[in-house]
Amino acid sequence: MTTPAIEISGLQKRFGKQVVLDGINLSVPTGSVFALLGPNGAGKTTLIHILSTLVAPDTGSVRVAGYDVVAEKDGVRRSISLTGQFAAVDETLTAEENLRMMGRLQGLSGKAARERANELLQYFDLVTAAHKRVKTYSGGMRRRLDLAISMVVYRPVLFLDEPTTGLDTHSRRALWSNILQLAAQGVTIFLTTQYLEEADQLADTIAVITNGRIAAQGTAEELKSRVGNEVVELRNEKDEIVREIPTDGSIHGIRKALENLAKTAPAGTKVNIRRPSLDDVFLALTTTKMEVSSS
Ligand SMILES: Nc1ncnc2c1ncn2[C@@H]1O[C@H](COP(=O)(O)OP(=O)(O)OP(=O)(O)O)[C@@H](O)[C@H]1O
Repeated sequence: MTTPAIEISGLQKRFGKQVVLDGINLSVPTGSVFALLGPNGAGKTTLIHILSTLVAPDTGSVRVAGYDVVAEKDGVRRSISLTGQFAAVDETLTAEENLRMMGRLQGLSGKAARERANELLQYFDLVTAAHKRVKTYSGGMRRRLDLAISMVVYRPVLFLDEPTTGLDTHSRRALWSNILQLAAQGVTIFLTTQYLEEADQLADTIAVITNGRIAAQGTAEELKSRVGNEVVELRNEKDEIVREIPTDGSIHGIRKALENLAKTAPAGTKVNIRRPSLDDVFLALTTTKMEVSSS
């Protein structure tokens, strides 16, 4: 069996009196895409910072690419790339110059850095803008460049902290396709996101973190099945969703939900029956709006 790319056991982290990570256990197989979802302040960035050796854990064992994040920091750093919410590029340079500079900083010869820059410009669809200053780029182009910079030297594990925050749908999808291509090449990808569709589209495994604990973990389908089957959705006269009731998907279950509602719902209430989404999972785990079945 190959060693998991990321292995976390019993991880705890406090800032002062605040417990930010409270007994995290996770294992991410090599070459897979793992998405960490959670509300603001849940501890996602702190976890990425621990995995990338920027912050030390208090207790527990954390290994990345087989290296311990405390005792073998250099091994971890040689194995990872970290792309943050804010692109770490020099705006006054062009994309080609940024990539070449990063290659040189990481020890490539001038010729090798130039060749790698050209490969990445093609790969990330930045050839036509290669010689324009980055400050003239759109958000999507900057994110693609950020991702390209993180791949100048091959690293087996890539951390993406909210990689598509603020991007329009088109740019987001373009970046998803790049991320999936990197995964297909065997790169392990650990990403945090606020977009549930992003996790649904990209991730082999999703974990939901709340209050520093992993509240649920599994494939998108596994998580969806935990909130039941068909959801009965009630809309008011303004077509706003006023209630969502998970059911077991059977005729009996749905009829029972509808019978109960028929007695109490105001006139004009409309009903829609739909499959659960990842949003339902997220809401169920992070609020009390829907109940998660314990199975
Ligand atoms: N260096 C620090 N010192 C003190 N408290 C911190 C520090 N870093 C993070 N925190 C606190 O830890 C908690 C978790 O923060 P973290 O940034 O990890 O959450 P997050 O899930 O990434 O949230 P967001 O989605 O808002 O970025 C927050 O309450 C935050 O204020």
